[in-house]
Amino acid sequence: MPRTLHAETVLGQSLFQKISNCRVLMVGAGGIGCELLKNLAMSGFRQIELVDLDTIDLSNLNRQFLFQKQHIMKSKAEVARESALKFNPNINIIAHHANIKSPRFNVEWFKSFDIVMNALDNLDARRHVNMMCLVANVPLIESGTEGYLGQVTAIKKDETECYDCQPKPVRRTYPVCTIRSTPSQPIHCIVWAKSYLFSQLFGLPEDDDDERLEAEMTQENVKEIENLKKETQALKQIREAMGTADYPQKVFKKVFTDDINRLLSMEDMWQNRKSPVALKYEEIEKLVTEGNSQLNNTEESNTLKDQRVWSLAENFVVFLDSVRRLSEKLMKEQANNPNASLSFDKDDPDSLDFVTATSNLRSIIFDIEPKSQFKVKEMAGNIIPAIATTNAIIAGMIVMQSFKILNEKLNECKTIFFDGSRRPQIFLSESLNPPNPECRVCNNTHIILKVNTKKATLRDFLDKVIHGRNDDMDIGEVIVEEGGRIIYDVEYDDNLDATFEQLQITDGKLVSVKPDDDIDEQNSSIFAISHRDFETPNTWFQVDGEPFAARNKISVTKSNSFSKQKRKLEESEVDTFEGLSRKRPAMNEEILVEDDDIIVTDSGTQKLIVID
Ligand SMILES: Nc1ncnc2c1ncn2[C@@H]1O[C@H](COP(=O)(O)OP(=O)(O)OP(=O)(O)O)[C@@H](O)[C@H]1O
Ligand SMILES: [Zn+2]
Repeated sequence: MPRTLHAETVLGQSLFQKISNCRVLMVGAGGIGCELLKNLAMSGFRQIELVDLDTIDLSNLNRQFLFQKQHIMKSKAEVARESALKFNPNINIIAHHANIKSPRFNVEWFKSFDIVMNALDNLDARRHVNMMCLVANVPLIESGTEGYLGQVTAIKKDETECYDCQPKPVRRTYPVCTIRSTPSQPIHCIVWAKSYLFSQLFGLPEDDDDERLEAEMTQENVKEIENLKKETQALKQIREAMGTADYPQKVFKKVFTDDINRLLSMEDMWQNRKSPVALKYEEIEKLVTEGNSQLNNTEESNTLKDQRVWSLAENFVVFLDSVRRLSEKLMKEQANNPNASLSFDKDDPDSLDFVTATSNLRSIIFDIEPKSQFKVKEMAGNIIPAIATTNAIIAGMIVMQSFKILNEKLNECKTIFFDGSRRPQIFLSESLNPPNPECRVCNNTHIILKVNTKKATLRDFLDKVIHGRNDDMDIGEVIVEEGGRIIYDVEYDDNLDATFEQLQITDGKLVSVKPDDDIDEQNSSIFAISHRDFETPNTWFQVDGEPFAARNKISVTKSNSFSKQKRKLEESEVDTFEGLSRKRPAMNEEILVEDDDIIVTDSGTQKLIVID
């Protein structure tokens, strides 16, 4: 009995045939990807390409079931392929151990697929695939999970919202004065330890804290900001003692005694708040010599050390020791490279010891509950435990959506929100929305530019492709950009005689051209570069599309068969993860800290400053 008989019977001959002929691209072979590849192999897909840049880690094995212990350090894409072929050896899977952003995955390669499925974990790669699918005009199924929460949606050029149609969430922010002077929650102390003290002691020396502080200045906090600047300067001087025996002690006394006493002298600050209590080095040292630290107790397993909250004496010992270890590490690196610096890594034991002990000592000063190292790791590393079942359910949903697309019933696709913790209603769905007329990504004109990148210059491109068109539309001055760099604008014409190749605009790259007067950035043309050695002499370009077509549109509002009415959500239901808008109940604040960088903002000025 053929393996696919069951799927064939359930899906019917017609759909099963479409599935067999469908060329599918899967991006990401992690938590969702492993489940998805198994589903594809079992439901009759026969032509699958998959891309993943990573290798298998021990921590993947609890949920990425295509991988086993003997596969650690091997390519995820290749091992996923081998394991999936065991489910169904009669299919064709091509695995690429590579970054999907690599130029070899150009628009023409994307065009060769009938459907693209994302199983990614980051905004940048998702945005890239979204853009490539828009340019190639291939339907994309987007997905994401976070703990018990999951989401799937379908994207099709000109018919639905694209990945970038809805604004992406900004990361959680904290006012600088809360972090530096008046913390009231464990996370404030963790952010201070990880993003401020760690980088001041071990980060780049030129890392300019003053600039950030100035950006946060308001009439009310002028004095405090000036004080904080002085505080940072004094710390910089202490840093010069790095490597000496009493360096850890000097740092301790500076940040846990002197700076706290300085804060205490600002009496106004503590009128309506509990005032901090400075730590006294000698007193705690005495506690340690009296044996108040369990940390050297060899009978206690590492796991227990991780999970219980350390005493004051224990945090003290770990603080001093981790400053010493990190200093040694930095100085060793600086011996080879004077510009070397360290950055916080939750998986580095020295960094994690430092952040745990530092944040706990600060918590004790401000009468905030200290946390175990396990919890600090979770909060500092923004870790939300992945749940295998959520990934499996979402991977199933992706395949269900693909059936609708293959049956040419895109209008039956939905955005599906899954919340495994909200029983009994674990699924919510919403009709797909039409493209957002304000979206800067999908409202652009997408064009494939076949070009002899070795011969054609930027001047040729501007003369022939941008200005030399026969549509009576003078586009005027333009700005040309590639990968975030400006290649040309009216005041920067140095590159005019350089070839595409010299400008590193090669096969697979995306070039954006926008009219100089286009303040809203809604009329850009995105050119996907495809190198060609044309046979006809002096032919260097072939343009597949009409540049600036969006300019000619009378109305940007598109009509289609999708519902334009979004169900209005309760405020507490709306939240976001990795850029997908979603509904869910309000979550614990600690979990909401997003991304490794913490942004500090002054709510009064709305300026955002990354202080990581
Ligand atoms: N630009 C990219 N190109 C190719 N693959 C990518 C790219 N960005 C991310 N990925 C892959 O997407 C997958 C996402 O899977 P998942 O979210 O389960 O992450 P993970 O790294 O396996 O797990 P965790 O982050 O929890 O350790 C990963 O395997 C990752 O390598
Ligand atoms: Zn869009």
